[in-house]
Amino acid sequence: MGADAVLLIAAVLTDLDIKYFLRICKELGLTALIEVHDEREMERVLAINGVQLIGINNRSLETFIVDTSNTKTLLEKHGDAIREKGILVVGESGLFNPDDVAYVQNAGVSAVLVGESLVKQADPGRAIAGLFGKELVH
Ligand SMILES: O=P(O)(O)OC[C@@H](O)[C@@H](O)c1c[nH]c2ccccc12
Repeated sequence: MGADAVLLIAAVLTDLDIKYFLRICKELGLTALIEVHDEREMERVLAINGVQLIGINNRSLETFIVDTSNTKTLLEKHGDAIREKGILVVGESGLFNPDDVAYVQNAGVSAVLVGESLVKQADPGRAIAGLFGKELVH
C-alpha cells in the first residue's frame, strides 16, 4: 500500500513550493497532479519545468462555484503550449453524466477526476461505467 500520486494545488502554493514538491515527488517516485483553476495559475504552472500532469478544476476553491466551461476556456487558450510540452490534462469537478465527460474530453482532457457523482451511488463500478455512457454487465 501507499500513494502513487499527490495533488499540488497551485492556488495555495508558491511557484517555489511547487518546484520543491516536484523534486520531492521525483525522488519518491510519486506522480504530481498540479491543479489550476484560472488563467494566472495555468500560466504559472506552464512556466515550471518538469510538469507532466495538470488538473483543471472546474470548481473555484474560493466560491465553490462549478463551471465545466472553465476547462474549455483554459484549453482553448493554452492547449497548444500544453501539447507542445507533452503535458496530460485531467478534467476535475462537476462531472455527473456522459455529456459532461464528453464535453471536457472534446475540450482536450485525457482523464477525469470525479468525486460526488460516484460516491453518492451504491455500485461504484456501475457508476463509473454509467459516467462513460456504458452499461456494466455482470
Ligand atoms: O465532487 P466533484 O465535483 O466530482 O469533484 C471532485 C474533485 O475534483 C474535487 O473533490 C477536488 C478537486 N480538487 C480539489 C481540491 C480541494 C478539494 C476538493 C477538490
